[in-house]
Amino acid sequence: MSGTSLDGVDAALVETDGERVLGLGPSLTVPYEPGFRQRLRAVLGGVGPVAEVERDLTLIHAEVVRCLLVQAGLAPSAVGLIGFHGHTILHRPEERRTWQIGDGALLAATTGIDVVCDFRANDVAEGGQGAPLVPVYHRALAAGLDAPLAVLNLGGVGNVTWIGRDGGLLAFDTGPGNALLDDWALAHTGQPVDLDGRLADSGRVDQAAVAAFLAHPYFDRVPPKSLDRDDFQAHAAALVTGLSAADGAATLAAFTVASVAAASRWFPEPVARWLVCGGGRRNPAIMRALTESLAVAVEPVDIVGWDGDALEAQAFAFLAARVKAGLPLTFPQTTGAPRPLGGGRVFRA
Ligand SMILES: Nc1ncnc2c1ncn2[C@@H]1O[C@H](COP(=O)(O)OP(=O)(O)OP(=O)(O)O)[C@@H](O)[C@H]1O
Ligand SMILES: CC(=O)N[C@H]1[C@@H]2OC[C@@H](O2)[C@@H](O)[C@@H]1O[C@H](C)C(=O)O
Repeated sequence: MSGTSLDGVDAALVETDGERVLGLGPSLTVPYEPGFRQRLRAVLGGVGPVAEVERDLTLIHAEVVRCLLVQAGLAPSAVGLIGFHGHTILHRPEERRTWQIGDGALLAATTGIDVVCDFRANDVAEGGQGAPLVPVYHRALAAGLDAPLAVLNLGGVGNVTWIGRDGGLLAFDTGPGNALLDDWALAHTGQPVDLDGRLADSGRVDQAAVAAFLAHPYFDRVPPKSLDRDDFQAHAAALVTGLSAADGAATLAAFTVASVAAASRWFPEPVARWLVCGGGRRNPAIMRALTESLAVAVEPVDIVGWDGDALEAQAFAFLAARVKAGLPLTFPQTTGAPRPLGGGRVFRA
């Protein structure tokens, strides 16, 4: 999995039939070199040397697979499938377009393992949002936990899965996750992340900007709904331009938190607990503000034994197994699909 924050590749080993999680193996995150991150950022929107970047991205994934197998002490022949999300460079479901770069044939040939890719295309072609896809995996992991429950992912973009008592789902993107804050940190400190939320913690939230941020029509749209990495960039930039580095970071973190709080109004039933995965759970400025704002327990998923860094990578292994088993990936309540839909393309090694 290469997520919208452009931080690197996450890989994980999972034993699954696509319905149950039978075992979890090791996982690994390999950060992109700054130079490759720049090249990847430059093709967002589907412009520039996409084919070259796609090839290199695929070869980087192949190397990460190799390292994961070494770590696990497994030969390629011991692995049934690779679920290869690729990297989203464009996502406009209202135009029935979504584009994840990643060459499934090349990854299969390089690793010697069958590959499933293109998880979002069929859903979008059928009028769904094409995202989020992870909710079915959240539900599989949450079997046995008290519900209703919300699982929040704070990656580049934020997304939530509401899981009801009977396993019913509602899922959608909440708003920005860390991407705006990362871009702000890079521009103002030269570092790609506001590490441990230190910059945000040292600033003051511009409450008027937060109120103006929430006036964006996305928050009134009935879910399911999804976002591209930079859908809020112009709206947010107009509200924080001119603020100091610290106040801008504090205010952008507050945008993330306010978006999550705004999401809960769509839940069919209130939840008593939020479990948070993704890199944003490491930002204390965000986690503290979420607890204050949601007024219920907000905890990292690690507290229930899940791996909050590997979860998305695990999800694409689970989804690949679903493709192989002919099970649906998306549902009316997760992407707005017209009916439960399959998807994915398989490349044999
Ligand atoms: N110690 C930390 N302090 C602050 N922020 C952190 C820390 N560690 C990670 N992050 C944030 O988490 C981000 C990475 O999160 P993650 O790996 O979940 O994103 P992703 O998988 O790329 O995104 P998506 O879920 O949108 O696909 C970083 O870009 C950074 O903003
Ligand atoms: C189009 C796309 O790549 N969307 C990502 C992005 O990053 C977070 C959020 O927006 C989520 O909807 C999705 O990723 C996760 C893995 C998902 O599909 O569940």
